[in-house]
Amino acid sequence: MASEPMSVSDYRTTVRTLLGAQPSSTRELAHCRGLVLAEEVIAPVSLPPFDNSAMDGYAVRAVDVADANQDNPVELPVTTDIPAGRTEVPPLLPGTAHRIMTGAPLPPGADTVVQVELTDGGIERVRIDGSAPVGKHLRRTGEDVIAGSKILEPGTVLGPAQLGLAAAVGLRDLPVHRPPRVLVLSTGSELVAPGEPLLPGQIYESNSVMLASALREVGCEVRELRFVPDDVSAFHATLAPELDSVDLLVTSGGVSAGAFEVVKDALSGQGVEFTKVAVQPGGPQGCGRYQGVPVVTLPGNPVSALVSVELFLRPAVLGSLGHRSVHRRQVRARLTSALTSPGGKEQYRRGLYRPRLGEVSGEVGPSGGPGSHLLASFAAANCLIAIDKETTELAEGAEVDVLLLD
Ligand SMILES: Nc1nc2c(c(=O)[nH]1)N[C@H]1C(S)=C(S)[C@@H](COP(=O)(O)OP(=O)(O)OC[C@H]3O[C@@H](n4cnc5c(N)ncnc54)[C@H](O)[C@@H]3O)O[C@H]1N2
Ligand code: MOO
Repeated sequence: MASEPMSVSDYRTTVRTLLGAQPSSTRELAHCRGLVLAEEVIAPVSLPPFDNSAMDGYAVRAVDVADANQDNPVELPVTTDIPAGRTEVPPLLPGTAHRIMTGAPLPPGADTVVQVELTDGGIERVRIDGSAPVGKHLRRTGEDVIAGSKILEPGTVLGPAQLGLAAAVGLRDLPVHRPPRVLVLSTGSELVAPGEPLLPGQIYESNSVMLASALREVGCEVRELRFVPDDVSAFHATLAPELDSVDLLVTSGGVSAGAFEVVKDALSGQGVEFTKVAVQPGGPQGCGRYQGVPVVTLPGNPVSALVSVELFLRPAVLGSLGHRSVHRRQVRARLTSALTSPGGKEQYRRGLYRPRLGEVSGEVGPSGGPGSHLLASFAAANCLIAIDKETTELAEGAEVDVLLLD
């Protein structure tokens, strides 16, 4: 007798557990964008590393310019220029000024900067038309980061600001979770490469580019092998040389109840369990380890395959890469038209969500029907409408959960 189908949530946990955690390795900053930090980062230097000027102007002592104003300017001799990058800076003597540029080190003895706009811009002597309190236009050592402090937490997704910060404290590389190397293998003797002529009974192969891009979007390094025929020995022969160099094998097709289910036939009893999940689309699933390599076998129907990635693979990959947030943003929305669902299984309808200005929930309508072959209406959708397994009918205006895909 057939066993009870598994719940979406249990199967999601099964796939997540299978993938485990990607090992960490150090990568140059230029190759870290979008990756997740595997360890905390401690700042080797302070930021700023030295007291410096925030303005182009004159470094002075505040007491020397305390009474300066337009009617009563103060004139000081200029001893030297301090451009940004000057490493040896002579001290400032009382009653003198150093011409200083933005980012240049503050000379010892100076305690403030008068911006050039408040002066005549003099080179040998400068006329100062305004006062500046102690600390004006100064950027103090460690104001941003103190050497030895933690600047980035493990689990941080590395974007422009985080990479800039790592470079600013002098780091060349960072410890990150290594992207998984994924082999996407699409099976089916009916499949033909896009661009080639089609014979009756053949269709264009579309799952590999679709699945590979979905997996690349979440940070996988993907290689595709298309057109593996519905033949078990051809399947094994294709796979054998690949297994050493992959962290995850994702197949499409050949997992349901037909007479020629190549993936099921090749991997059953070899560490891969084939399961029914109480969901539509995406019911027939399989996962496990084949010769030590994690395997996730997706159903061949294009919509089923992509919805399966959304529900199971995407969160598992993001989790294995150390992301703290692994789920799509979920919102509540009102249905713009009535919907039915088979009941007994969760249903994920492709939908079009429109936020409503100034309101917490937006509105959503189905994009096409529930069929697992309806790829065009998926391509026109921006969300999945989640319908629980108890619900069979939803009236127009009913509130539903919506997973936003963009
Ligand atoms: N008797 C039953 N038949 C089916 C059941 C069932 O429970 N009992 N489940 C149905 C469901 S639900 C799904 S989903 C599919 C899954 O089938 P398979 O994973 O075995 O996939 P295939 O039969 O190989 O293909 C299904 C469909 O998708 C097309 N396909 C496959 N690969 C690609 C590709 N790379 N690019 C484009 N299109 C592809 C294929 O031509 C078929 O039309 O099984 C149902 N049947
Ligand atoms: O479960 Mo299938 O994925 O409905 O087409």
